[in-house]
Amino acid sequence: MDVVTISTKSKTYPMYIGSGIIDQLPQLIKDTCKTVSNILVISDETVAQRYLEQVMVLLKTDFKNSYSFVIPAGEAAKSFEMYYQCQTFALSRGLDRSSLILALGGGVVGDLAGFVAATFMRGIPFIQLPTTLLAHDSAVGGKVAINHDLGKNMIGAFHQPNAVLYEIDFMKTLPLKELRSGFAEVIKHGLIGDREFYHWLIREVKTLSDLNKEKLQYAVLKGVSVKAKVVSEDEQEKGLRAILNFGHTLGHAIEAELGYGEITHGDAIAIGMIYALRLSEEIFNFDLSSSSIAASFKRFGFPVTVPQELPPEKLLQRMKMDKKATSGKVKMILLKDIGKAVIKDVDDKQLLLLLEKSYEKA
Ligand SMILES: NC(=O)c1ccc[n+]([C@@H]2O[C@H](COP(=O)([O-])OP(=O)(O)OC[C@H]3O[C@@H](n4cnc5c(N)ncnc54)[C@H](O)[C@@H]3O)[C@@H](O)[C@H]2O)c1
Ligand SMILES: O=C(O)C(=O)C[C@@H](O)[C@H](O)[C@H](O)COP(=O)(O)O
Ligand SMILES: [Zn+2]
Repeated sequence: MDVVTISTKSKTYPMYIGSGIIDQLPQLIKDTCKTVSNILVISDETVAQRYLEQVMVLLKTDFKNSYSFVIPAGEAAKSFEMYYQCQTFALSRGLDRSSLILALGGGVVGDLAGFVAATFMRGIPFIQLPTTLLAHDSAVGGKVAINHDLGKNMIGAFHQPNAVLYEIDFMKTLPLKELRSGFAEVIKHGLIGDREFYHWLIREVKTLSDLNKEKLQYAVLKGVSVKAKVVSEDEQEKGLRAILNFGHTLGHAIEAELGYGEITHGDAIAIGMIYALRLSEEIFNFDLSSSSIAASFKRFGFPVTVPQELPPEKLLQRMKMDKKATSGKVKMILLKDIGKAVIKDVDDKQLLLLLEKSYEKA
């Protein structure tokens, strides 16, 4: 088992990563939460079908007042409607300020349940139980949110979990498409903050099926380590933390413009990362091998060009509403080298020109 300590201004908490560790959940709750009056497990229907009973059985002995609420699977559930339903369930079951929420699922469950926890009676503790590869990213760092039609994660908070318990065995049932989505964030962590790890990925993971249990655990550990370092320096994205948004300015615009759930988060940011790499080459007059990186993305099955049906002007409009933008001025995360990300204001004209070229086959 690997243990990563996440230290932020507001909270320091442990993340346990390993195979066959879910049984440690009751002890982890006792170790990281004070008095727990009752527990609400929030999960989605696909994850619940596979793992909810196992979790509820684990809670039965020590936490008699444990309830579960199951949301539909998929991005569309990060909505006002589901948020309201979770809050209503919590209130109707008598949750109080000593209650605990467990988020059992991927990034959708984690973001939604975390936002419910952040706002229920002005904030109660929660623990992340990630079940997707992508959630190595979403379960750490305390960004919790729901979507708005006008933009991804627009309504949210910073609310750190009390702990993260990452049961690697849960990923056995993850569909390939979802593994790929999570792998995009793994690659992102290498590209922005750990050159050696990025090269390890390229060397050791030729196809997604190379991600056996050991490599998966190593990739999660290295990815999380990059994120933990950034978040410990800048919990609330006053500056540095924005580098974790590499690929997201365009990626989020694509997700929102296509309609939430039409493309996975990872596929969308893969397109966004290739775009940001090309922009970096243009702006810094540097060769970052964006073409060979795009070719390797394609081998994993990632899309690398913008979907034809999305007009560039609409995407630019969405990018101007990105949370990093100030007065409509777009801030992009660019690379000066592999492993070295920077934050830069970029003119609309340059963004649009490159967008127009991003529909071509890469
Ligand atoms: N808060 C953050 O810092 C942060 C970071 C990255 C991404 N995100 C957010 O995370 C979300 C994406 O997360 P995701 O990719 O985990 O999506 P997800 O939670 O929708 O999970 C993807 C799909 O896989 C299914 N699934 C989950 N675990 C499974 C398992 N073990 N076996 C079989 N099926 C399983 C789910 O039911 C769902 O259909 C996006 O909303 C994104 O914005 C947040
Ligand atoms: O933790 C962060 O900070 C990130 O930017 C991680 C991203 O991978 C993640 O998708 C996050 O939800 C994006 O945040 P947002 O502030 O751009 O909505
Ligand atoms: Zn992301």
